Amino acid sequence: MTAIEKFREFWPRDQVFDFLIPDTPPDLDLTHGIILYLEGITVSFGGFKAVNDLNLYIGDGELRCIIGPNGAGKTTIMDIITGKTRPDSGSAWFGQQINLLKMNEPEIARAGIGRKFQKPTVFESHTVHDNLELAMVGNKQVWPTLTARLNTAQQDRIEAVLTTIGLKEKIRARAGSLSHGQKQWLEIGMLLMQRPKLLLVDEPVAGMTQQETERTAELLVSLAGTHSVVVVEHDMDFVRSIARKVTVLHQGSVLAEGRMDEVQNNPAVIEVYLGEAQCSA
Ligand SMILES: Nc1ncnc2c1ncn2[C@@H]1O[C@H](COP(=O)(O)OP(=O)(O)OP(=O)(O)O)[C@@H](O)[C@H]1O
Repeated sequence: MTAIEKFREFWPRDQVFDFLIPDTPPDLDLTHGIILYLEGITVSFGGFKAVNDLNLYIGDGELRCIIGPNGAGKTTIMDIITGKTRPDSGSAWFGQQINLLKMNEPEIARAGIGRKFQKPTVFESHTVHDNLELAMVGNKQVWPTLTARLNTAQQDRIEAVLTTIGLKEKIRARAGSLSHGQKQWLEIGMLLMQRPKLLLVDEPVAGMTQQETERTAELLVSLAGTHSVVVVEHDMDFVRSIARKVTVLHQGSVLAEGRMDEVQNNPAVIEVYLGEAQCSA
């Protein structure tokens, strides 16, 4: 009997070595048409429940707006989805198979969840093209990529994203020279370079001109279908212009959910949020 045969006899047949288990998550399984499941999520900060037994389901290809008064828990929910904050209880699944609560932030990003924060963070001294290139999947070593030649598929990808975000004319412009709105679109483009399936977008139109706001609405609507998009926004006119379904949060829970005209006429929503938001809009 060889040494390896002796070893096989000794080692249980159902034993799997850790190093043989792939560290990549399973493929995104959307067989039930739901891309994100948050169930029974509770998060406390020093005894205060910022998120309280929250249930939220986002459909594949959906564009969902989340609204609610300051402190309702909107940012905390985004933090849970992206792995920045761990809930005290509950479950968070990306499709049927990917358990977000077992993954860290980079793993969640690689699995296909992209987050756009309120403030744009582009590389100001680089061109629009180079910002998109730097964001491309696989470019782990940032600086050498700028001197390397891109293959045709990579160049086509950059062109396609430039068309989507409406910055084709600005390809050689320095990102620092762009308007606030254009920087926001560039950053959305940088997320798109990583081919996310779910995009989380935090207050995209804050500080934008009316024209930029309208263009942003068109952009986000165009991304839905091929992506699922969750937008947190206080600007009610903007939400009205893009939302198919709106979730209203209050004190860390879902207060109401439905079409904008439905939630707009919901007395509880008017009392805790919309009355105040409509007055200030
Ligand atoms: N790290 C933290 N430590 C303590 N309290 C926190 C922390 N993060 C959030 N909170 C509290 O949790 C509650 C929910 O905050 P969160 O930022 O999620 O609300 P929000 O709906 O995003 O508000 P806004 O619209 O003002 O951004 C708030 O009362 C906030 O003060």
